[in-house]
Amino acid sequence: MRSDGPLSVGRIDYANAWPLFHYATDDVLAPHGAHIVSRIPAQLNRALMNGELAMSAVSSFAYAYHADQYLLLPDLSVSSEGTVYSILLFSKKPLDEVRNGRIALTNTSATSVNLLKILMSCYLEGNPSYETMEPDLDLMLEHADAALLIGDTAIHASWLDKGLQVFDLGEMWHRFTGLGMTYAVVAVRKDAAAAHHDVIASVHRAMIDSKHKSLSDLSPLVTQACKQLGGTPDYWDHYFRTLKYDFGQRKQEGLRLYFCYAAQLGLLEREPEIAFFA
Ligand SMILES: C=C(O[C@@H]1C=C(C(=O)O)C=C[C@H]1O)C(=O)O
Repeated sequence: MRSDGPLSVGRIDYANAWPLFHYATDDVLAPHGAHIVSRIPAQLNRALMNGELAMSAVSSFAYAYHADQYLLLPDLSVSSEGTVYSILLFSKKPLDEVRNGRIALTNTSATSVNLLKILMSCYLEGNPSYETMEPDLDLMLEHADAALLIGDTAIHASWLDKGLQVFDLGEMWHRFTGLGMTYAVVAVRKDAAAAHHDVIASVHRAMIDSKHKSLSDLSPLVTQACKQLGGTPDYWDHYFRTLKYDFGQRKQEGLRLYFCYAAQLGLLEREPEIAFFA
């Protein structure tokens, strides 16, 4: 990890994480000694691991994989209690056939690809084959019966009429477990937490403020989403209201169960502790 210069903070470059960062910008963070690096989840997961970033919004699965080296920032997540609208399996066939068919997985995700594997094995009792690919729906469906997309790419694909069946993984997980699902958390490297405690505490406060301010008036985010990503104000208003950004007991319960299934299937070596930055 670099010890000179401002601390690098990873920001998920998808609308689902906007409320956590909309008001935690470079202008706000610079006086505290931090700056923002925007990337897609798989890239942030790697950059936090190799120390290029001191802290980052990352896939909750990536936290679990390296939990011995990370701490979580309290009260921050990207979660849903059911439908999520942006983690979608697009299928040419009914689920009953896909569960033993071929599935293409986006290479941008860590949580959702493993969530799909859990749902396919434990909920649908299937055993499909998987291939990881660039998130290009047409190309994916040339190779497979169904394709998993996440984030803005999934949203854009959901607006097209390609005659596909669309399955929402947040909704499937909720049907299976009765619980919510946490897709992203904000993790800090333990070495950074020890060396830069005050900077990290300031970034945490800025992100909590951003979350509250964003959720108390969604209109600036909705306007920006329409401009940048297309769609209607109603769509985005509903999207941001559906996602949950806290990380209370119920969210932790859902995530623990996800980790438990991931360990059972050998996707994780062991179930990690959920440990917080204080
Ligand atoms: C809600 C979403 O969750 C995202 C899913 C992730 C993953 O699958 O690894 C990582 C970060 C989250 O922001 C989404 O993709 O729309």
